[in-house]
Amino acid sequence: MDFATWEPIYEEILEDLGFDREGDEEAARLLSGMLTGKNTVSLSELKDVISGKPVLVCGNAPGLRAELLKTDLSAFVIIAADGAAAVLTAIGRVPEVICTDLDGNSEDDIEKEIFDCEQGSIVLIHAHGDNMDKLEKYVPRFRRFIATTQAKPFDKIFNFGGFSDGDRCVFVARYFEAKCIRLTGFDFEDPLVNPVKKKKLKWARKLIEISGI
Ligand SMILES: Nc1ncnc2c1ncn2[C@@H]1O[C@H](COP(=O)(O)OP(=O)(O)OP(=O)(O)O)[C@@H](O)[C@H]1O
Ligand SMILES: Nc1nc2c(c(=O)[nH]1)N=C(CO)CN2
Ligand SMILES: [Mg+2]
Repeated sequence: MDFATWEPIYEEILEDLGFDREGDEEAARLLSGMLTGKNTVSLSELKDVISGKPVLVCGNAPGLRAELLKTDLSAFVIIAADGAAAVLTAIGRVPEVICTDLDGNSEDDIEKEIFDCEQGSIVLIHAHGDNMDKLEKYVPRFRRFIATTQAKPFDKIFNFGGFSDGDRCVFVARYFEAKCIRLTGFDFEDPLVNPVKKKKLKWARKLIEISGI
């Protein structure tokens, strides 16, 4: 999705969730300042991984593990949303791509993402107004990654569309022309989530509908 199409949706999300755009922009500048040229992956490398392939996008709903165990994972390129990467790693599958804002369920989830990056996963690290501490702490430990923002993209800070980790995975799969996209580990009606997460899941559902999969 281009930024002109994304911007009004983004403004509506900020309003609904009470987040501010200046914080997102500051975080994007912080992440941009951490790019060295050596620690970035090119978009063509990411495209080679996704283009023309069947993609399985993994959200981190509680049922993810059970769903994965019933799926022939070898048939897919896997794009994992943040904490979903740890669930995949625990069953022995390193996801090809991870979208993360580095605020999954636990520090251990982030350690698994760093491990997956060492194993060759392409990690898309997302900057927003509420993860600057995580960016400062963990970004230096990722060998190679792609930097993203939900605000206006610039230089090597990209915006492929989407807001939370799960729906951004879907937008990445669409942007890089996956052959088809299947979702697993998404439960938009999960009663166990807190009110903010409930709103994020409402937006995730809406955004995934908009993405046209
Ligand atoms: N029931 C669910 N509980 C949690 N995540 C879900 C659920 N259903 C779908 N997802 C998707 O899985 C993604 C990864 O979830 P996870 O909780 O690991 O990351 P998160 O960083 O805490 O999520 P967020 O930052 O979006 O709150 C979410 O962004 C969401 O889109
Ligand atoms: N400012 C801000 N932006 C976000 C936040 C958040 O908590 N704050 N959480 C997200 C979920 O992945 C995505 N974007
Ligand atoms: Mg997250």
